Amino acid sequence: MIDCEGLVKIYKTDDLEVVALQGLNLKVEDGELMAIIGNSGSGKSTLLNILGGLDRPSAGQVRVGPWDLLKISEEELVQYKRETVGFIWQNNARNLLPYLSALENVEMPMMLSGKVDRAYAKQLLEWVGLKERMHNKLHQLSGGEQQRVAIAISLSNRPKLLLADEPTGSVDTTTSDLIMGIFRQLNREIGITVVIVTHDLTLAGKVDRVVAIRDGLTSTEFIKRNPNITLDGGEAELPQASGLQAVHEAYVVVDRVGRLQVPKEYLSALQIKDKATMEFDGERIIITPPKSLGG
Ligand SMILES: Nc1ncnc2c1ncn2[C@@H]1O[C@H](COP(=O)(O)OP(=O)(O)OP(=O)(O)O)[C@@H](O)[C@H]1O
Repeated sequence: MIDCEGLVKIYKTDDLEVVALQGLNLKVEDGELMAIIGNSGSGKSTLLNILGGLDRPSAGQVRVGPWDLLKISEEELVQYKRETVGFIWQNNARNLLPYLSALENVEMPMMLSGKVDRAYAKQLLEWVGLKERMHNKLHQLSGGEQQRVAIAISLSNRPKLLLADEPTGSVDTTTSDLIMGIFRQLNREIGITVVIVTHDLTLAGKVDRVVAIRDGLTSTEFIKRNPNITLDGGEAELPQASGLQAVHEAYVVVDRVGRLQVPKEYLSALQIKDKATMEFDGERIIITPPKSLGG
């Protein structure tokens, strides 16, 4: 579904250049439910905005299904956004219309694209658990319920890819579990590919694969050891301290030409700056600080 290779994004502001993505590689399979984590400023939103067609890449390859997002024309980009992606932000609910009902809010974007499908709008609200509340005005719903209306809206164009940027950032744990449950159900039942950007390791721990971004590059991949274990709401929570390692195996990402990113804390612990020695003992590759040349 998604194939990024050597993806670069440079923001130019006046005489300053910020390299937000510096040759990022990422593959996401059709029908996958996965998360992207990373510190603030690591490039997560930049990546999601490019995948959502809201921002243009500077260089590299980025494909979503049949679309080449580097070469895509403006007209095709409009079509791509309309047909392929659904977007959910942390504060999506802010864009909803308070004086309309939940159902009318879901029908609104359908109306704008010229095709209102009331049965589907109702089905969407049922999927997000708001069957009984669909005729309530938006201001009569709680923040978490409004966020669920926003999820229903993001699916109104029947997207193949759902991009969620901190979707549970402003809701409580119960609602967060509920939203994660909705993503999983949608993923299983309609096969939609879901990519979630989050700071929340508990949330990330509930998907099969997590990709960590560091300084605009994919650095570590976490793959669930036993994909049959699902951590739905209500089941044991992941211990925050052990983070993803509790259920996931961590792998360092090696790119096509053999480069990998060594965590800064490892380098500083060994006082490795611009050079290191590397040995292969037949089983392991060992990186050590350079031996003093002074003799
Ligand atoms: N429109 C912009 N103009 C200039 N620089 C930008 C712009 N958007 C993002 N950046 C810079 O690009 C880098 C990556 O930002 P991005 O928002 O993608 O990070 P993030 O991982 O999503 O962070 P957060 O978790 O805080 O949202 C940062 O250094 C940021 O300052």
